Order: sequence, then structure tokens, then C-alpha cells
Amino acid sequence: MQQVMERVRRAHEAGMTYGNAILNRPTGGRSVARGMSNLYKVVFVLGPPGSGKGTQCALIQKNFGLVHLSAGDLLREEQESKSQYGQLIAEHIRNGTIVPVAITCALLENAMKASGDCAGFLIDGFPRNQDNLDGWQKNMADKVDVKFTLFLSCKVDVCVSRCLNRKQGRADDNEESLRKRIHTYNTQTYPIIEYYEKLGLVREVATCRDTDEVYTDIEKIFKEAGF
Ligand SMILES: Nc1ncnc2c1ncn2[C@@H]1O[C@H](COP(=O)(O)OP(=O)(O)OP(=O)(O)O)[C@@H](O)[C@H]1O
Ligand SMILES: Nc1ccn([C@H]2C[C@H](O)[C@@H](COP(=O)(O)O)O2)c(=O)n1
Ligand SMILES: [Mg+2]
Repeated sequence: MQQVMERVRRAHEAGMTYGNAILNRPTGGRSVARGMSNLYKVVFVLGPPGSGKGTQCALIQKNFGLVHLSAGDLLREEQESKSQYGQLIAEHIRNGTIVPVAITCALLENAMKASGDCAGFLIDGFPRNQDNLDGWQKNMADKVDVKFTLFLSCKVDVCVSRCLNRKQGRADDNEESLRKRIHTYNTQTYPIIEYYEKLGLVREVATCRDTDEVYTDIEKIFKEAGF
């Protein structure tokens, strides 16, 4: 994981201020924007913790050639890479609160720039609150073409049970963190889904079903969207 972040870091040229520190941010290498008519396609993937975002994104990536970027995974990698933001990120993850967008948006943009050619990006777990949305609009809106938001809906008890049985050693897969993560989802993330819904940009798929059944519905959505 550290190697991935190092590769991403080497692509950086300029600094981005955040608080008293600098989070390096790429300006060189391949641009995210590929001309006015050829912007990278982006699909946001949102839903409660454990709804199956990572699981379904892996299938979409495999079958449609979009690159899966999980904001949570990028933050965990950044934390593990002895980043100056490691402690801040760890605290947010444990408390189920949302890391300031300057960090997350820079990680996402860096990862996009470091990716090879692809059909687009699946941005999993972002934008997760108003701060995420504002930061994205400010820094990325004119560089990408957001096709839609895939909303994976699922009952809370099923989500919690999946996370508690996930066994990936995540610091936040415990009952206390999950309670906080669900609260953050309900109060901060769901309003973002409602925002995209008002724009006619939400495609909802219920995920309290077998993985294959869920994916069949998702596949139709991506085909209809021209992927
Ligand atoms: N449809 C499904 N049926 C049963 N188990 C599932 C299903 N989808 C995912 N899972 C399992 O539930 C757990 C959580 O799935 P996943 O990691 O994809 O969720 P997530 O939405 O990315 O969660 P988080 O927001 O916490 O990262 C995993 O162990 C996964 O294997
Ligand atoms: N946009 C984001 C995405 C994630 N985080 C932090 C806080 C989340 O609870 C944690 C885990 O995310 P997940 O892997 O469940 O998608 O990562 C954030 O602060 N901002
Ligand atoms: Mg996930």
C-alpha cells in the first residue's frame, strides 16, 4: 500500500496548504481533464457502511474497466504511510467522522492522475458530507464528468452485521464505531444523496440480497449509461 502512495506522491509537483501543513498535490503527469469534450467519467458510489460498495465496485471495475477508488481505502493507506495526517485520519476513522476534504480530494485527484487509461472512475464513499461536496465542486467539478451517483441502499441491521463479520481487521468494524458511522451516514451522507436525487442523478439499488442479484441490477444501470 505504501508503494502505491509513493508512486502517487512522486507524481506531485506543487503543494496544497491545509492547516499548518502541506499535502502534496500533483499538477504534472497526466491531467485529469482530457479536453472539454473528453473529461474523465466519474460515478460516485454511496450507501451505508457495509452496504456492499467495495464488493460491487470490484465487480464493476472487472467488467466495465472503470477504476475503483475508495476514499476510505485511500485514507487508510495515507494513514499507514506515516503521513503527517496519520493521527488525524485515524481519529476520524475511529470516530466515524469525516476527514477534511482538502486531504481526501487531493488523495482522490492524485490517484486519478496516477491511473492508466480507463473507462472512468468509481469513486466509492465520496462525497460523504457537505464539506466533501463543496471541496469537490471547487477543485474537480470542471475536470470531470459526473455521470450519476450509484446509491446502494440496505437495512441498517444487515449492514452492521456484515461489517462485524467482515474480518478485515478494520479499526472501525466494532459496535461503537459502527454506531457513529451510521449516525454520520444518516445525518451527513444521506443529505448528499438527496442533493443528487434532486438533480436526477441517483440510481438506487437495494443490496439486502445476494451479491450476484445486486450486481445484475447494477450491470443494467451501467449499460444504460453507455459504459
Ligand atoms: N450482497 C451481499 N450479501 C452478503 N454479504 C455481502 C454482500 N455485499 C457485501 N457483503 C459482505 O459485507 C461486507 C461489507 O461489504 P463491503 O466491504 O463491500 O461494504 P462497503 O459498503 O464497502 O462498507 P464500508 O462502507 O464499511 O467500506 C463484506 O464482508 C462483504 O463480503
Ligand atoms: N469521504 C470519506 C470517506 C471515508 N472517510 C473515513 C471515515 C469513514 O468512516 C472511514 C471509512 O470509510 P469506508 O471505507 O467505510 O468508506 O474513512 C472520510 O473521512 N471521508
Ligand atoms: Mg468499503
